[in-house]
Amino acid sequence: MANSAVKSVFAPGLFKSRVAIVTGGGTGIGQAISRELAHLGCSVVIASRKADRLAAAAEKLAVDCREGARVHHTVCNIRQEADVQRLVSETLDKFGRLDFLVNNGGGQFVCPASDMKLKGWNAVIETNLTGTFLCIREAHRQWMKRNGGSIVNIVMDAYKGWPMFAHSAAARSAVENLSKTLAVEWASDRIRINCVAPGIIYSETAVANYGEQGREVFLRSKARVPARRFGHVEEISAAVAFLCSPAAGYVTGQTLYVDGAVSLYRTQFFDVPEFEPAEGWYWEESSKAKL
Ligand SMILES: CCCCCCCCC/C=C/C(=O)SCCNC(=O)CCNC(=O)[C@H](O)C(C)(C)COP(=O)(O)OP(=O)(O)OC[C@H]1O[C@@H](n2cnc3c(N)ncnc32)[C@H](O)[C@@H]1OP(=O)(O)O
Ligand SMILES: NC(=O)C1=CN([C@@H]2O[C@H](COP(=O)(O)OP(=O)(O)OC[C@H]3O[C@@H](n4cnc5c(N)ncnc54)[C@H](OP(=O)(O)O)[C@@H]3O)[C@@H](O)[C@H]2O)C=CC1
Repeated sequence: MANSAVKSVFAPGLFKSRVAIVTGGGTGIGQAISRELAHLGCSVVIASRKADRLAAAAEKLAVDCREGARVHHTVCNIRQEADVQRLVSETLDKFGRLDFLVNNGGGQFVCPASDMKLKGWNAVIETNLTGTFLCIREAHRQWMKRNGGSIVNIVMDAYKGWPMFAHSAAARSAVENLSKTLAVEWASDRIRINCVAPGIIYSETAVANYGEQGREVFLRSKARVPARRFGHVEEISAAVAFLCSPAAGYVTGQTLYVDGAVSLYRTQFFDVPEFEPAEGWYWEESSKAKL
């Protein structure tokens, strides 16, 4: 068996005998999260729409498993309620428990808001918001209500909005708000729920999602990141591992930005075009801005 390349800063066996679902666990950020959890002893169920990618990732993940961890992969479109119900029941049948739910599956396309078709808007809202809700609800109904657990939602840097990503920014902000609500509503069920907001994280699949412009857009955006580099998928998985760990036992309802400070800097990718500004409101000519 080949050696695992996973290096974690967390203690070996930290998640021994634990079980996680990671949606979108076959690619990019989700794959790194799955690998680090497995490396720390957690059995992992990876779930998304494309069976071939899942199978390849599961094979790779098997190499990363430590401390008795096992991997299972299953096709699930998180937009489909029945798929999500089956994902959770299959996890329980297979591994007998569910400690962590990582809602990582999601995405969007670049589009000015006024050009967006309803179908495209709905696709992104149903994936990022409704799909996340369905996974959370099923995890709660089928296991966490009685047994507690930790939920981590991967969102995005929507702090200042995100021009050209109106659908996704709205959905991710809604997920953050949902997380705050459930942190309180389900505190007595011993469930913690937090979000991780990645900045611009490099992965082959993330770049490929934006087609021919993907590479160029990623490269152009680097100058707008105070850290002057892209994030690595491992920097997101470490944040997720922390939030799942007992060390985060008092952290709930929060969003951890892992973004090289981009959320505090300039709005990514978008410059306001030149235009004739509005007159504005003033009482008399003398107070009108002269500069
Ligand atoms: C400037 C900022 C740079 C920013 C670039 C840099 C970004 C850095 C930060 C990175 C953030 C990331 O999240 S990177 C991770 C990216 N990964 C992903 O997004 C993977 C998952 N994404 C997807 O599966 C898709 O994008 C998603 C739309 C969500 C679901 O697609 P589906 O095919 O399943 O959806 P369907 O139900 O078939 O509906 C598709 C409809 O969506 C609309 N649609 C889909 N693609 C479209 C497109 N390119 N332009 C217009 N409209 C589109 C059309 O109306 C489609 O219908 P028709 O009209 O009938 O065709
Ligand atoms: N990379 C970045 O810079 C950033 C990423 N994010 C978010 O992080 C998450 C991971 O992205 P990243 O790894 O970069 O990109 P990827 O494109 O590699 O990951 C997206 C994953 O989501 C899965 N997915 C998409 N739609 C569904 C669905 N309906 N049901 C189940 N699974 C689905 C995909 O699998 P499949 O196609 O098989 O369904 C894929 O594995 C996404 O939510 C993304 O939007 C947020 C901010 C920045």
